[in-house]
Amino acid sequence: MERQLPAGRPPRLVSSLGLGQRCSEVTLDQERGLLAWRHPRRGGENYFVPTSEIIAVEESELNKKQRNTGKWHKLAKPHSFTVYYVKKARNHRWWCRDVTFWCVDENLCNQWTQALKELLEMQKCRPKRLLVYINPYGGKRQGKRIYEQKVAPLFSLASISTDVVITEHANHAKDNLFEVNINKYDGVVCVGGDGMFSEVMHGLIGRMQKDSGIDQNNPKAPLVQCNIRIGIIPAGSTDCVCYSTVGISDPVTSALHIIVGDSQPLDVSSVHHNNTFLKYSVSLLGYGFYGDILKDSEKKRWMGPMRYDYSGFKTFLSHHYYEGTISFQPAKHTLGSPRDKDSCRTGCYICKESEQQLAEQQKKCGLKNEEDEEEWKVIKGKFLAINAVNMSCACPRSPKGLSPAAHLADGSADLILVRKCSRFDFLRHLVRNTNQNDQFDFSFVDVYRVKSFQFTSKLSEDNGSNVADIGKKRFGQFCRDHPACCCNIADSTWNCDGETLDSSAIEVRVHCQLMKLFARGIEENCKDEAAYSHSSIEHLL
Ligand SMILES: Nc1ncnc2c1ncn2[C@@H]1O[C@H](COP(=O)(O)OP(=O)(O)OP(=O)(O)O)[C@@H](O)[C@H]1O
Ligand SMILES: CCCCCCCCCCCCC/C=C/[C@@H](O)[C@H](CO)NC(=O)CCCCC
Ligand SMILES: [Ca+2]
Repeated sequence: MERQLPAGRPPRLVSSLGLGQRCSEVTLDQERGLLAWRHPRRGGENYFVPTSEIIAVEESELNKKQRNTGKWHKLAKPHSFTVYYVKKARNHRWWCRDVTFWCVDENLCNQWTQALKELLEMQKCRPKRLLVYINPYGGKRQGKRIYEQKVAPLFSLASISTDVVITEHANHAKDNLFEVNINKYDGVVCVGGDGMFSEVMHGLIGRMQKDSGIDQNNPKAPLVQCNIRIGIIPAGSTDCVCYSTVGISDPVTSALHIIVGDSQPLDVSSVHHNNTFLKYSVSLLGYGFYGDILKDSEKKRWMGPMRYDYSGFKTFLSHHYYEGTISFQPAKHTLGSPRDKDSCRTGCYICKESEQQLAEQQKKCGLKNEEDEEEWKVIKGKFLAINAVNMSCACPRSPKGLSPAAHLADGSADLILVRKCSRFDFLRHLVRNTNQNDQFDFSFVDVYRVKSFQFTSKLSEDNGSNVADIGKKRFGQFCRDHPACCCNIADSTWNCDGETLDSSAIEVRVHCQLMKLFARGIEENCKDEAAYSHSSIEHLL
């Protein structure tokens, strides 16, 4: 990208600067925004750092060891500056690294620091002021320590000022977001798991609708996009949203994505029952297997992240299936399909296409909703699991996710129907969620890409409208006449991003790119990055 440089600024700075005890040719391509140097040792390794991935630049002092051993110690007092930058390691992990350059000429040193600082000032997407919510009880209860030890020092290095709230109860962050002066901030950060992220998302989206006079209870209401970005510092039990949008759940990596001002739009599903708003979902809406795991695991919160393994095993053994009707509208607008071999990656063209379509639709209709006459498909059956995912739902337990080809921002969800089958077959499907094999390649598994869906359990159909109460009363009553048949006269529970819903009959609509995260999606693997670096250096040198 060509940059607009201040008048009189040369497009490129090239100097021979001290690095350790030797000299290195250091280049700053100010037009392209690239800092490059060759390490005088380490086999003359070349370093290329885009200025968009520089965290900070500081005038510095050489440490004692450097001062006493350098050949220049006989010379005049050296001047030095330190560049803190993003170092990309394996598995999408980012580190903060630093390099200190020195020279004897004070003016040259100032010229370098000033040029680098000006380039940083030009990064307009970087946040300057953040509102941080920490859940001290999420995951292994390490949220506060993780923030103080790993994240706060990086924010301070990057000159980001913060207001920090340590939550005292569930919904503290959500309620607070309805009251604060949100315009003061360039973003909101949550330290915790998917539940904590969900709270912050509900606070921000809810606040946005309230301020715009939109009634969230109307399932057809066109929702107003939320432009204030959310950053997730993972400190929960599953951390699925962080893992699926960054490629790793690591607090330092996420802090660095926030600092460099990344932006990743995200689809959000709204969930309603009888014209009443229930919740928003970004990762998993799961009925049957994942609903039952959640319901059981909530009683075992004291076990921490292990609760999911315990309840997962128990739920698998119980092997309950549920009867119901699912109707959905296929997502015809998207270019992809759930059986694609390619996954959503940084700069994904399928998500970009959806973004363009959204912009055109907003230009045409403004805030009005387009009449949606598209066909509905109806499927009745007996299901072990109904999973609707807005993103892959990759997490450490399932590194490629429940739907590996799902997109973060294409305006659709993948609806996965696992029909009644034997325990052994279900286990084969579950195991494939954790390895490289295709989890959809079974006769009892169907997957559809949808833009909206509705579900009613057989129980709620049989009992008319007052389903929730009946379902609640009868939960846990299983077929006593046939103990081995696993049929279930009660409803399951919907797992909505790790929280239970009170109603089994729901109506769901995907809102394309309703919100944004401080992330950039999962980057292609390092081999491609190396190729990119080498081609850019060819241009530079
Ligand atoms: N101070 C608090 N005390 C009790 N509960 C809280 C507090 N702050 C937040 N919560 C609630 O705790 C719930 C779970 O938190 P969180 O998502 O951080 O951890 P987790 O459930 O272990 O992880 P995951 O959601 O990734 O499985 C959230 O739904 C949030 O509403
Ligand atoms: C015999 C045991 C079989 C084990 C099956 C392994 C397959 C693992 C797939 C994991 C998919 C996670 C999807 C993400 C859901 C999150 O929105 C939610 C909130 O954090 N987490 C859970 O509901 C927690 C869900 C945890 C499930 C184990
Ligand atoms: Ca999607």
